[in-house]
This record gives sequence, C-alpha cells and structure tokens, in this order.
Amino acid sequence: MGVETLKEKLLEQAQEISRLRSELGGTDAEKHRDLLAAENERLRQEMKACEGELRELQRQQQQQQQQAPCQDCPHLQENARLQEQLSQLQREAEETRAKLVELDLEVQQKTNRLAEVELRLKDSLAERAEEEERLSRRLRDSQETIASLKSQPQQIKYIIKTVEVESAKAKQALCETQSRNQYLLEQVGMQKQVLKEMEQQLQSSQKTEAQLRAQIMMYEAELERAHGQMLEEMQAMEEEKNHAIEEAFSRAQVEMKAVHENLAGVRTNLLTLQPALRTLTHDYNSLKRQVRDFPLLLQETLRSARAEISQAIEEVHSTNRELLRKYRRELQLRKKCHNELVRLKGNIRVFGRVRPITKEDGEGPEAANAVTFDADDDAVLHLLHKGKQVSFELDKVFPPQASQEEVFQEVQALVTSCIDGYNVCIFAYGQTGAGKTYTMEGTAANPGINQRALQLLFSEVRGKAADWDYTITVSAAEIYNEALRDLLGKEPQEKLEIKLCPDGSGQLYVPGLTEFRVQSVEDINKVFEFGHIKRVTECTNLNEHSSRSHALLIVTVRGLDRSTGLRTTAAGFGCVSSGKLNLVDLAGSERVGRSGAEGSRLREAQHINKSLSALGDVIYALRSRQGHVPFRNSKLTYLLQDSLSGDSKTLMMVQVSPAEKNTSETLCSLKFAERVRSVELGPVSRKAELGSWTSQEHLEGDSPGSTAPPGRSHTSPSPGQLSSRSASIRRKLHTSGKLRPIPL
Ligand SMILES: Nc1ncnc2c1ncn2[C@@H]1O[C@H](COP(=O)(O)OP(=O)(O)OP(=O)(O)O)[C@@H](O)[C@H]1O
Repeated sequence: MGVETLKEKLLEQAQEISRLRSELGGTDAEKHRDLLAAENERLRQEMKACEGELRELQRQQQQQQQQAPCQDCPHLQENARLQEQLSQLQREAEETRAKLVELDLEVQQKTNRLAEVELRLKDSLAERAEEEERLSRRLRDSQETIASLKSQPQQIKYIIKTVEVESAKAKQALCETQSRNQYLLEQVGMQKQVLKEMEQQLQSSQKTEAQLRAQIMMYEAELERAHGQMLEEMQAMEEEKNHAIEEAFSRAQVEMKAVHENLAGVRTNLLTLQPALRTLTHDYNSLKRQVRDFPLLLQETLRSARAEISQAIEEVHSTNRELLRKYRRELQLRKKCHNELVRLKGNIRVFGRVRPITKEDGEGPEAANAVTFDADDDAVLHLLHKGKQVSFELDKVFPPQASQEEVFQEVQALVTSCIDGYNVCIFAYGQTGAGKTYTMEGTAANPGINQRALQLLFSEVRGKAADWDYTITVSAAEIYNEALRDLLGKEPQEKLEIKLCPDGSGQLYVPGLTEFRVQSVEDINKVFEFGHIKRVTECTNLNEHSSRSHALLIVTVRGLDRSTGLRTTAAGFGCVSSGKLNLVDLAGSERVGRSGAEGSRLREAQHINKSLSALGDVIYALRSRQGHVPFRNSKLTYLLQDSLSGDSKTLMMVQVSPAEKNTSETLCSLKFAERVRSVELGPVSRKAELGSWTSQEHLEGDSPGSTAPPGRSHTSPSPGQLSSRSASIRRKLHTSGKLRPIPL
C-alpha cells in the first residue's frame, strides 16, 4: 500500500513538475521578446521610410523655392512653420527612438534574468527526475523482492519484516523527499512571483510600447497631414504661378503692342529728326574744331594776358617808383618847407613864461604882481618896474594860468622835428625860483616839457614803426664851474672832455659819455632811477646845486627808413647821423656878482655868467650869420655846437617871476630874451641891439645900481653851501624830469 501511495505521489509530483514547466513558460517570454524585437525592427524600418519621405519632401520644397522664389509670401511662411513642426516631430521621434532603445535594453536584461531562472529550474527538475528515477528503481526492486518473498513465505515474513524495517527507512527518505519537495515548491512559488513581476513589467513595457506606437502613429499622421498640406500649397502656388505667368504674358502682349505703336511713332519722329540731327552733327563738328583749337587759343590768350599783366606790373612798378620818387621829393620838400617855416619863424624862438605868485614870494607889496599882459597880443607882456611900465615882445608869452599842456603844444613841433633828423635845443632860462624846473620837469601829476617830449617821441616812433626803424638813446650830463660830468656814468666825478670826432667829419663827441638805449617809458624810468641813485650819493644840497649848474638831458633819435634804407640825416653829436633833442635846464641867471660874493661863490657866479653870456654870443653870431661863431667860449656852447649850428632849432623858454621884489631880475631876463629874439631883425639893428650885450651886462642887467633883493633863499648861497654844488647839479637833472621817472 505504501508503495502504491508512493507511486501515486510520485506521479502527482511528475504531473506537478510538468505543469510547473508549462506554467513557467520560458519559451513564451522568449517569444514575447522576439515579438518585441521584430516590432522594434519594423518600427525602425518605418522610421527609415519616414525619414526618406521627409528628405524627399525637403528636396521638393527646395526645388519649389528655387522655382518660385518669393519673399515673405504666406506659403513660404507656412512652409517654414511646417518645417518647424516637422523638425519638432523629428526631435520627438528621436526621443521615442531613444526610449525604445532603453526599453530594448530593459527587455534584454529581463530576458537574461529569465534565462537564468529557467536554467536553475531545469537543474532542479533534472535533480527531481533523477530522484524520481532512483525511487522508481527502488520501488521496482522492492516489488520484485516482495514478489519473490511471497513465493517464499518464511523468508517472506522475514523479508516483510525487513521490508517493513526498510519501509521505515523509505518512509524517512520519503519524508526527506517531501521536505525537499516542499522546498522546491517554495522555490517554484518564488519563481512564480518573480515571473509575475516580470510579466507585469512586460505588460507595462507593452503598454509603453503601445503608447509610443500610438505617438509614432500620431506623428506619422501629422507628417502625412503636413505633407498633404504642403502638396496642397505647392499645388496652389503652382496655380498662382501659372496664373501670374498668364497675366504677365497678356500684359507683355499689351505692352508689346504699345511698344510697336511707339516704335512706329518713333520711326516717324526719326524721319522728322534727321534734318535736326544733321544740324546738330554740323554744330558738333564745329564745336569739336573749336575744342581742338581751344588750347592754341588759350595759349594765345594766356600769352597776351601774361603780357598785359607784366605790362600792368611794370606800370605799377614804375608808378611805385614814381610815387617813391615823389614821396622822397615830398619828404625833401616837407623838410625844406619846414625849414623855411622855421626860418621864417626863426630858428631861435623865444618864449616867455610867467609863473604865478607863490607862498615863497611872501606877502605885502614885495609879493605884489608886477607883470601884466596884452589881451590882444599873446606875444607881449608889460613889467611895472620902479613905477614905469616896460613892454616886451617875444614870440609867445605864457601867462601864470597857462597849463603845462598849452606850453607843450607850442613846443611839440620842435620835438617831433628831431625824429626827422633835426637837432633841437630847448633852454629854460631865468633866475632861480622863476619856474625853470617846473616848466621842464613839472610835477608828477602835471609833467613838464621833458616828460611830455619823451612820451611824444615814443608814440611818434611807434606810429612810424611800420616804415621806420628808430633807436632812441639817452645821455645825461651837467656843467658846473665849466666842468662837464656824466650823470649816468660809473664815475660821476670824472670830468669829461669834448673832442673832435677822429673821422675828420668835424663833429664833436664826448668820450666816455654814457648812452642808454631806451625803448619805452619804463626804460626811461630805469635810467632816471639810476641817475637818482647817483644824485643821492653825490649831493648834499640839491637845491643850491641845481640852481648853480646847467643840466642837460640829451635824447638821440636815429632812424632808418625800412623801404628806402635812408637814414635821418642831421649831423649829430658823437659821430652819428641822427636827430638830437637837448633839454637844458640852465643855472639861475640872477646877478650874484653884484652882491659882493667872494671865493668859490664868486667863481661859481663867474662861470655861470660866462656860460650864459657865451650862449648869448653864440646865438647872436648865428643869427647875424657871422663867419665866426664863438662856440668854444663855454663848455655849454661847445657841447651844443652841433645842435645850435646849421639848420638846428632852438627854443629859449625865459622864465620870469611876477613878484614885485623880483622885477630887477625879471627885467634882466626879459631883456636877454628880447635881445636873443631881436637878432633875427637884421644885422644892423641886431648889431645896434647887441652892442650892449656883454657878459657883464648880462650879469648886471640894465640897472647897475640895483642889487639882488634880500631874503631870496636861492640867490645867495653861502661859501659853505657852494662846496656841495658839484653834487647838487644833478638834482636839476633829476628834478627837471630828465632823471625823474615819468609818471605813467
Ligand atoms: N607855471 C607855474 N605854475 C605853478 N607853480 C609854478 C609855476 N612855475 C613855477 N612854479 C612854482 O614856483 C616854485 C619855483 O619853481 P622852480 O623850482 O621850477 O624854479 P627854478 O627856476 O627851477 O629854480 P632853480 O633854479 O632853483 O631850479 C616851485 O614851487 C614851482 O612849483
């Protein structure tokens, strides 16, 4: 029975194993995989076909674009849109393809795993089969044994017992086999579970595949639709093109007709235009001839124009030359006229200037005004002297109220003539305190002749700078006790000599006399400043010194005409051709000799008298055109020889005091002035006039008995004061404007 049961059980197990094998279905999974692979392959083929179609479509589209290139047409835009969609679909298909590859990989992995499980199952099944085989063999053996035992009852019983014993063993083996079977069943259960999961995965893969396929289908449909649309559009475009060609053709036909008509008109026009063309051709030919001849004509014209221009230039040149000649002649004429004018007016002009009554004149009858003027004649003044009115006629008389400007206006012609190369001397003559320094220097607020003359020179020179190149130099000297000294030199105490120019020209010069070149008012100021320093170091009593010495400021103007190269031609002092302006502040003319002065004071007075008398003598000799002019009688006249002789011009500004107490000196000064002026009247009368003109008379005046008025601070310096005269002469230069900075 046990054996039967075992058999049954074995049979059951065998059935179970075959069922399990069928359930495992390893071949199904393989089939499924093969199916998927085939499907995949098919999809790939389809994809390839789709790509081929796409390429074909693109090619067709390109052809269409080449055939009908139209910019911005809606078809093109639609086409671009479709292409965009197509590329989008291609991208999606690409992605799907990638997903399929991933799925393939997954399926492959799962298939591998299934194969492994299958192998393991095959092994366990083989083991089972072997076990079964072994059990079947034993069962058979046992049955055979049982049968043989049955035939041998004694033995059978024993054998049965053995079998029973062995049956227990078999049972144990069976139990083991059953437990093993149980384990295998569990394994099978687990494998089933794995299989189920794999089936589920497979199902999901299938689902995904179905989805992908649906998507591919959709894309294909979309592609189909796009393809259809594109075909439709192409069709429409083709139709449009045909239509446009037809229209163009019909239009061309119409235009052709019109052109034909026009051509007929043009032909008729051409026939009428032919004569005009002939005329034009004729004109053209003549123009051509003209053009051909033009260079020759031009050359000819240029030649004649050049000749005309050169002739004109030559004419201009000759006109210029003529003008220059005339200009030079006019210059000479002007100079001559000027000279004539000066000659008519007199080379020596004598002005009188009456200063106002000042505080220094004191009060009372002594300070009373003794000078009156003629309302109708500005050349006449009357002096009330000792109860008698004496009248004097000069070239011009300036009353006390005359301004510095008015005085300078009468003088400026002389100043400017020095630019033309004339030598000019302006003397301030008069007793001490009569206003010589005021007239020559003036005050800072109201400058006198010196400063105005320099300013005028600079402005005149600037005005002529375009045509003339001028050089202005300045020297300053003083003559004290007949000794000449340089006020701008390094050695002011050194006595200078006046010498004949070694070039044989007969001109004089002073070796060692400093000459400063000045180009502006500022330069003059510097020169004056320099002189001022000298004065300060040399003088102890400037006022006295200035009264007793002659101070000279010598301004030399050298000019070169830029256009002609002409120089200004007056003979100058110091071997140069130039104009010279000598501004001389003379020593006081008061009659100190009468007061019984002694020693150096007397010597000083004698020198002054001598030089002033010599000046008078020289002027007389010049005016009366005497053969000999006694220039050498004093340093002053000798020094100014060049500036007094020839066509030089001299102005004597006679300064007088109007105060009653000064009438004697005023009388002397005015007589001197009148005598100087009267020289021009003629040799006889001059002679008669000049008969009384001696040094002594100059000193004594016409009142031999009169003496210098008492209380005049600047007429009678003490001998002690006289010792400082040499230094104080320089004050005159300084204070007379020749050494004082010009106020700007
Ligand atoms: N025209 C004038 N108007 C006003 N004041 C004058 C005039 N002339 C001279 N004075 C004054 O008279 C005074 C004497 O003049 P200034 O010093 O010029 O005389 P001077 O002849 O130069 O004397 P010196 O021989 O001592 O140099 C000065 O105070 C001066 O200001």
